[in-house]
Amino acid sequence: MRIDVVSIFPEYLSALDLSLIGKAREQGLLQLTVTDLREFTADRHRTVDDTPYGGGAGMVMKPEPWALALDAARTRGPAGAGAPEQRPVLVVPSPAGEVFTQATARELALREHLVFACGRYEGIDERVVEWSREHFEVRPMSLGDYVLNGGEVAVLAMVEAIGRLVPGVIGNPESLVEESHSDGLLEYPVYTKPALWRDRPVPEVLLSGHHGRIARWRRDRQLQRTAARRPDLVAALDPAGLDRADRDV
Ligand SMILES: Nc1nc2cc(Br)ccc2s1
Repeated sequence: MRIDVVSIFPEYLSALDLSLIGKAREQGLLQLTVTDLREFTADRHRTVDDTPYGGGAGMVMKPEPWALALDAARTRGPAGAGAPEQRPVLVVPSPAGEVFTQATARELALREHLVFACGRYEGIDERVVEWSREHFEVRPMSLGDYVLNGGEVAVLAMVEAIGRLVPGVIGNPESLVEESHSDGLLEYPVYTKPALWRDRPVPEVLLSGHHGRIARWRRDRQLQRTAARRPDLVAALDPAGLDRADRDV
């Protein structure tokens, strides 16, 4: 998978040099490039913003630097190399976007080329989104109903959520199976040594070695936790995925 990120604060994305994603880049599992939008300006002040038409507070990001930066990113990727398979996906972090979920991460982890456009100020001139549709699948994307100062933090979260699903990035793919949202439920609580810690014991069943009982206990905890913290996820569950014991929780 190829990932391109465009930002006026490229150093914000240096966290992607570390840990799992950094290692995947070294191994060639992910090709990731971060580009400074200001490289695509033409004036001596390297201007990327201007006042909004129609008035209002703040500044809007100018369209031309973005068009040049996105064209450069597109032609850097597999599609740009003449491979007609897939159009690259342009992810535009925005409070006005679709909500990014684990299902979105799974979907985007299957794509060949992702380009992330980190907006700042009051956002990017809307004509960039319209212009981009010719060569990209454009996906305005939100992490939730709150406003950040820019798209960089959202991109860090999305690249990690997507990158870890790319085959080979996580050492043990088994660990992807029972994590939160992998089956529509929140994950069960986990424990490790010591068995007794500050007068708090580990639940007895986890020490029993009885795998059937342990699996049932974990599933019950998932259902209870999800019902308590995320009733919206319970409402969205497919009843066909619940067995009789699930319904008794
Ligand atoms: N939740 C989010 N807030 C913002 C703000 C800006 Br400015 C750019 C992108 C995003 S995504």
